[in-house]
Amino acid sequence: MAGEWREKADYYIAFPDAAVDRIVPIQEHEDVLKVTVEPYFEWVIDRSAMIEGHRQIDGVKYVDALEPYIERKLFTVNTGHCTAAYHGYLEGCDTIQDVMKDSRLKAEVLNVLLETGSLLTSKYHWDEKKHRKYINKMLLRFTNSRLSDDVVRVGRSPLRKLSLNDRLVRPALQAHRLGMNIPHLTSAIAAALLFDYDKDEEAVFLQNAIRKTGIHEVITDHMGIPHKHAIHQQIVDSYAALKESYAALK
Ligand SMILES: NC(=O)C1=CN([C@@H]2O[C@H](COP(=O)(O)OP(=O)(O)OC[C@H]3O[C@@H](n4cnc5c(N)ncnc54)[C@H](O)[C@@H]3O)[C@@H](O)[C@H]2O)C=CC1
Ligand SMILES: O=P(O)(O)OC[C@H]1O[C@](O)(CO)[C@@H](O)[C@@H]1O
Repeated sequence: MAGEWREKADYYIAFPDAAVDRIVPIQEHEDVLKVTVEPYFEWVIDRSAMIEGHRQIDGVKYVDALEPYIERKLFTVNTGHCTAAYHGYLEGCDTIQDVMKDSRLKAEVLNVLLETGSLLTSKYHWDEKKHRKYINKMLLRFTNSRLSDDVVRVGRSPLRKLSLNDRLVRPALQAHRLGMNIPHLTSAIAAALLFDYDKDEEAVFLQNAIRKTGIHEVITDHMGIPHKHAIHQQIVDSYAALKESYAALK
């Protein structure tokens, strides 16, 4: 961009980081512009990167520190949602709403969120009761029977979801570093490693990698958790247990 345009762009345009939270399932309507969404939404923007004197957008929360909002959302909404998807997939559920109707699976999701909740409340010194209310609200969103959300959509791209900085491994490593036990998070990671949906390119790649190089290599190379790290073996054990218990269903 040259000259006058560049100056205008510098004056009028900014690219602040933001956290966006609203569940949008795959849908087909006659009117292609129609989108059905849940009533809940959260849009948080890093104020420091906004242009001075900017117009406030209704419904946006402007904050000085975005990281706690990002981690609250990523470790609760995203971690919980994909836990429901991966365990639900193994159990043969089609939708997240079906998963949440199964009391054992719902408890698994809650237990994961209690683990990430302990991490978040201890890391950011948040009020535990208030965070528990947030967890309950997120569980209600997954249960919303007016939306139908496929487990294979929510579980899509397992390699990305299993990467070091994403919703599963990042809270697991942080919680472990703080000395917390995380059996449900490691079980969710193991369930993700068993996601073998053949229409998802990353799931196909992941399953091929496990077949070719073995589970240890995948955890080391794709997830960045070295062999000697304590949670590496926990994931392997959980993977073996889940694989065995679901073998009969395959
Ligand atoms: N669906 C949801 O509930 C939420 C989604 N998001 C984020 O919003 C983004 C979009 O999500 P969805 O609409 O659910 O995904 P989607 O898979 O339904 O739509 C993505 C669209 O992007 C197109 N696309 C992919 N790569 C492209 C490329 N290189 N150039 C141009 N177009 C490309 C695809 O063809 C597809 O039409 C993702 O980053 C997702 O993480 C965030 C919050 C909620
Ligand atoms: O699955 P992706 O591609 O990470 O997209 C963001 C995800 O965040 C959610 O809003 C909550 O988990 C999902 O609806 C959506 O799938």
